[in-house]
Amino acid sequence: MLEKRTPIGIGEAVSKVMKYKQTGIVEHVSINESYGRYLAEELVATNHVPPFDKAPYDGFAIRSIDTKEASLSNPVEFEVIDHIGAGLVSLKKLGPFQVIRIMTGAQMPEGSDAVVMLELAQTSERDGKQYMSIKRSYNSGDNVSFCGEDAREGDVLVPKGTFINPGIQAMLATFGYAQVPVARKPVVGLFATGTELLEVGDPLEPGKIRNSNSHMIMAQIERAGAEVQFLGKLPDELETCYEAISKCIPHVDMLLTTGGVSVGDFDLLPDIYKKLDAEVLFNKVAMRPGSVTTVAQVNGKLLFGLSGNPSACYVGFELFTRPIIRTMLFSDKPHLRKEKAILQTNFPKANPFARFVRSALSVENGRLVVEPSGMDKSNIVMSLAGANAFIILPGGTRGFHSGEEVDVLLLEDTLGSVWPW
Ligand SMILES: Nc1nc2c(c(=O)[nH]1)N[C@H]1C(S)=C(S)[C@@H](COP(=O)(O)OP(=O)(O)OC[C@H]3O[C@@H](n4cnc5c(N)ncnc54)[C@H](O)[C@@H]3O)O[C@H]1N2
Ligand code: MOO
Ligand SMILES: [Mg+2]
Repeated sequence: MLEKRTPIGIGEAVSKVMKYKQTGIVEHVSINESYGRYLAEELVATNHVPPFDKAPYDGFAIRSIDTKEASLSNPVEFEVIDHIGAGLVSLKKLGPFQVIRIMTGAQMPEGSDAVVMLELAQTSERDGKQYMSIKRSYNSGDNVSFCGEDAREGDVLVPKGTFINPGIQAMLATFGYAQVPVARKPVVGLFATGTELLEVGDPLEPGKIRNSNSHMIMAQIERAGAEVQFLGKLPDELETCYEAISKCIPHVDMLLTTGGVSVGDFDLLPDIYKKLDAEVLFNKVAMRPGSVTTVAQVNGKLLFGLSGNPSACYVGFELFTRPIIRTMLFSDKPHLRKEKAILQTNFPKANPFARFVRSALSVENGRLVVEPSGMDKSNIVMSLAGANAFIILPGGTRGFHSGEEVDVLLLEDTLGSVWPW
């Protein structure tokens, strides 16, 4: 008799998976390799930035007190006693009516407290000495970049779990992180199952299709921040699949399979989970696509049985696997980021199950708008290319109309959301 599967809600399914989440492992990589990784520790300022008061302009470092009487009708003259560029420190201390010619980025000399831009100073030379004069007064601190104005030593600047973007690269360098503590990339093993599968380079044959899911999920795994270990494609044969899968489990942080999870005669994953003595957390979720998504665990290690249908496989990964990966990357918001957007199409049919519609999200006149990126069926490949979001149409709703606000999940975001959404 065919086994009867009872669908569980998405919230319950996510919670069951997240019970087996693991925190990440710290590893250190060279800053040259850290772009695109996730910080495993908070980023702390190891010094003030700037580390000294400095000139933000090419000009003259002055004592503002000497400029009080300067005006258009009363230019005040100063002696130029030194000349420094960025990287050099003047050994001289300013006395009354003395200035130092200073370039952008150089440390403010002792006794100076303001900078006059080159354009506002008249320069001259007499008896081998340099002079400059100005026709306005300055306040203490005028045109100075102050020590610590950008960051103070000890400030916690970026939380752990943050995606390292170009700006964070600049911070890491500023604070001397030659080696960066990043989250070790979880290793995700991947098998594609299906006797119908051809290699990408193979010509089509009757009844066969090219294995597109592997390449899709490999990219999803990398986008989520993990490392793929592609273990190959397997024919729908119990012993072959069991042998291959059981052998690989110890060597990966989690194992993904695509295909073979429904109730068909050649859907072998249910038997393989039994043979592995794995606990099936669920094998039916009240959602479309991806209702057959199955997750099992063996000795605490998660086995994601994603559907073979491409759109179902894609959605199952993003909802259930991604948060496990992001948790291992130290994120405290590991789930897809949820936002609101204005629907640009009609969904007249009622939704008995929650639907995750592969969609194109864009900004129009300052508002987020969203529309499906193609056909909304589980077996569809083409709608995935234009998808940067899912529209969520909750189960039990009667239909949605253009102009209504809907929830969307962002696929290309690095911030994420907490659970529940
Ligand atoms: N009697 C029932 N039949 C089906 C049910 C059901 O509840 N009762 N569920 C349907 C739903 S919903 C889905 S989704 C699919 C899920 O099937 P499986 O996850 O078991 O996947 P397969 O049967 O192996 O393949 C389904 C489909 O996808 C193609 N496929 C598989 N692997 C790949 C790949 N690597 N790249 C591209 N395409 C792939 C495969 O050729 C099939 O066409 O079951 C329904 N049936
Ligand atoms: O799992 Mo199926 O994708 O619900 O169509
Ligand atoms: Mg099947």
